[in-house]
Amino acid sequence: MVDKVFEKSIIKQFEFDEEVASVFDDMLNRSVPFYKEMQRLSINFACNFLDENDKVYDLGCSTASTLIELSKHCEHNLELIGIDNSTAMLNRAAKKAKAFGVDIELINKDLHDVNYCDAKLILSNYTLQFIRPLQREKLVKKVFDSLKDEGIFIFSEKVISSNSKLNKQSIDEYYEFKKTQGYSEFEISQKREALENVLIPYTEEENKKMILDAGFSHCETIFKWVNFATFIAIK
Ligand SMILES: C[S@@+](CC[C@H](N)C(=O)[O-])C[C@H]1O[C@@H](n2cnc3c(N)ncnc32)[C@H](O)[C@@H]1O
Ligand SMILES: O=C(O)C(=O)C[C@]1(C(=O)O)C=C[C@@H](O)C=C1
Repeated sequence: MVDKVFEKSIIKQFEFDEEVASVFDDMLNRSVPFYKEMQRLSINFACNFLDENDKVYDLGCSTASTLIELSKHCEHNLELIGIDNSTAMLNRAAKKAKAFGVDIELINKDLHDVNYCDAKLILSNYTLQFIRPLQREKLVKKVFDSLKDEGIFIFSEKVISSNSKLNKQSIDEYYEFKKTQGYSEFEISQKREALENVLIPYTEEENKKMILDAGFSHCETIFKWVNFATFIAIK
């Protein structure tokens, strides 16, 4: 289904509710520049580190697109676990996983309330940005503690520039991208308002500092388009 969620005036802040979940794959593909390229790159990097029966978590898995793609492209059998606190998203994730014949354990919980263990890879694309800053560092530390030695954390985030002039230009560039995806200026402004103080982006440097402060030995950017970045961190 086509994303028309913000064609009407907003009556609440952005939520991953039934209306959003019903159009989410379209929303993501049209709202995150090079989403498919990012997903494929993340999977290619992940597959280089994975072995038979490794455990993989996706934090904020939404409709499980990434775990399904990982399963299709990785030569090894993997233990796949998707976590999300949106029932609407997980309902669709369960249907998609069944349709693709992919065995995924789906956990409907807040990311803070799950005990992750013995993971070789943890994914989290465009999710940390929705976690309150004070909780975010705590969650990343939990990710670090949950990974096996030399485990991998691959995550993607919307990012801001520390230079206000460049940040303004990045935002303008992003909204021009959205227009190329068929969103009207009204939809763009309504979504911006809905996301105010719900999606809280860090700079690229702040993300990397958060990762290194959690104990990771290495973190680098493997993909970036203006104000969206994908990072890989090694325990
Ligand atoms: C932008 S979507 C992630 C997209 C997904 N990773 C992908 O690449 O298709 C953010 C997801 O994180 C989930 N989420 C946000 N905060 C959460 C929390 N505290 N606990 C669990 N899930 C959360 C939302 O329900 C939503 O499905
Ligand atoms: O920042 C925006 O305007 C977006 O639409 C980005 C974003 C995201 O990065 O998660 C916001 C909400 C949806 O999950 C899809 C895309």
